This record gives sequence, C-alpha cells and structure tokens, in this order.
Amino acid sequence: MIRKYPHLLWGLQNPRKREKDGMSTETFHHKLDFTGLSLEKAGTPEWERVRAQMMEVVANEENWFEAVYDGVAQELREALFGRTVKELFALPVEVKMRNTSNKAYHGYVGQIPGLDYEALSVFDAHLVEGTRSFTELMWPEGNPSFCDIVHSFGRQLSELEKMVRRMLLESLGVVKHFDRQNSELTFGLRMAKYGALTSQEATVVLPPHVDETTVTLVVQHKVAGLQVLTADGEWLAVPPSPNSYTVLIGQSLQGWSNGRLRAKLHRVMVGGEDTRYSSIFASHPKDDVVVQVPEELVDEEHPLIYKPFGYPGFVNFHHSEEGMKSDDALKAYCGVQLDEVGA
Ligand SMILES: O=C(O)CCC(=O)C(=O)O
Ligand SMILES: [Fe+2]
Repeated sequence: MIRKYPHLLWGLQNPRKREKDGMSTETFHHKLDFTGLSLEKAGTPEWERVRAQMMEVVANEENWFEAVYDGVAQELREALFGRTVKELFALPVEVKMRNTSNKAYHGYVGQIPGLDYEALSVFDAHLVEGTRSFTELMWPEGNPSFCDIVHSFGRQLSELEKMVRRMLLESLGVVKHFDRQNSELTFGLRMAKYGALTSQEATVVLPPHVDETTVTLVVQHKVAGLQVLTADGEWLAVPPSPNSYTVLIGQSLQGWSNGRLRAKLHRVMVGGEDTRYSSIFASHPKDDVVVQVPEELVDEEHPLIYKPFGYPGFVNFHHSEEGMKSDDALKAYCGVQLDEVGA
C-alpha cells in the first residue's frame, strides 16, 4: 500500500501560500566551528568557546545553527551524494517500498500525485547492523560499497550530534544525564530527493514544520532549499555548504528539556531545473523509552509542562488528523493541562 502524506502537499494545495521567492538576504550569523573538536575535548577552552556561542544561539531563541565539522571527509560526502544516493533512488518503486516503519513518515515516502518528492530512511544508521539490514532490504544480493559509505557517514555524524547535545546539556546544567540519554537514543538517516520543477516558480514542498527528533542535522547537497524561521518571523534560506551541517532542535528534546530548548520551525522551498538531494541525520528516542523531564529542570519558575511520552506514539499522533490540525502537537499529545498542575 502506498501511504499518503497529505501535509506534504501543503505547498501545492494552497496556492495562496506559494511564494515567488521567499529567500531572505539576511546575513548569516550562526556558524559554529567544531573543527578539531571531539567529545574527549569537553571542558577545554576550545570546547567552552563553541559552547558559549551555542548558548547565545539558544538564549536568542534561534535554536538552530550551522556546525562546521571536519569529522566527515569531503570524499565521503561526495561519494554519498554523487553515487550512493542516486543508486538508491534509481531502484524500482516496489523495492524502495520495502522500507517500512511502525512510525509514520519514517519509512519510504513517495509516489504522491503531483509531487516529485521521495525519501528513504536507514534506522540505526550509526551501527553497522543498521546499515547492513537496510542494504540487504534494498539489495538482497549485497552492495558493500553502499553499506560502507552510509555506515561511515552515520557513525561520523553521530559524533557531531553527541558533541552538540552534550554542550546543550552542559548549558542546562544537566550533563550528568548525558550518558543515560545516549543509551536511550538511536540515530536515523533519511535520504531525500526533490525532483526538478517544470515551473520556475519556487514552491514550498515541505511545509513549515518542527521535527519530532531529539537533534536533527540537515545535509544539503549543492542545491539550496532549507529555510528556517528567524526570531523576527522571517524565512531565512540556509545555503548549502560542503563542510557544514545545519543543526535543528527537535520536539523530543523540547519535551525532555521541559521546553527550555525549543524545536526549530523550518521548511523546504525548491524551484528551478536541478534535482535536489539532502540527507537528514537525526537522533531520536528508542521505541521502548519513556521520555521524562529530569527533575533538575522542574522548579517554581519552570513548572512541568510535558508528561512522560514515548516517541512512536508521539510521531504517529503528530501525523494523525488530530495531530496535523494542532498548532503544537507535542503539547496536544503530552502537555500538562492547567488543572493538572500541582495535582
Ligand atoms: O531537505 C531538507 O533540507 C530538510 C528536510 C526536512 O526538514 C525534513 O525532512 O524534515
Ligand atoms: Fe524537517
């Protein structure tokens, strides 16, 4: 069965919301340099410097930044987008549809009438077992180079995600929960293809949304499209860059942090004659984990706003009719009601 994702059609079904060119020319301020950093450097002056910049981004309620990172070799990124991703999307539809999940929008997405968008997801993308089982699903006869490239990419990006998350937890004063949180998370790699548009008009293909994830790292390949909503309410185009990764806070981290960290609203607008490829690498809670706010993040000034929740239930709610109608799916799913406060 081909699943339908009506929210993906937002840009096409709401011509009023199409925009000719939403690209903002605002100067780009959010580049944080992770070059030479690793988790072992936690506490060093270089680490503290980047963490201070991250705290500034969070304090300004921007909740996104571009991480310059040398932990993924240029050749690996080139191999992933130049060959591997193309080889994957060239597979027959019935093969790609084998990529299924218990969570909406976490398996193959595509074949949506009027929309040339496809995505596939590798689960446990940082582990060799995860990339191997995805590879075997797509190529039962094997495809070692695909498996190696995707696994290396996933593993190396998981290092960046951990540095970012550790710094965020340090900033909140709850780094003692970092190891336990690591054991409760897994990583997914979604590879997406946005077909060239026949019309030159730029169109919002992925409507404004916040990710359900803990932390998302978006990797754009050559063709721009990702836009974030700035604190001033402007859509800002994030330019693709060969050595950086766009970090966005997701709703699972918003929930875990009792709303101290806010999920970042973003969208994808494409136009023109180039097919666009991107990879979305993200941490998210494992299926059987109950996400619970640490007690240090609840006090008089910050009363508990989210009840414990599970990721699969939340994701499926987010994509349900009720969840899609809601302005704030996390609050609708597990928000503490006013009359429950102090109960
Ligand atoms: O393709 C991109 O640049 C970002 C896609 C995205 O936001 C998503 O898939 O959640
Ligand atoms: Fe997203």
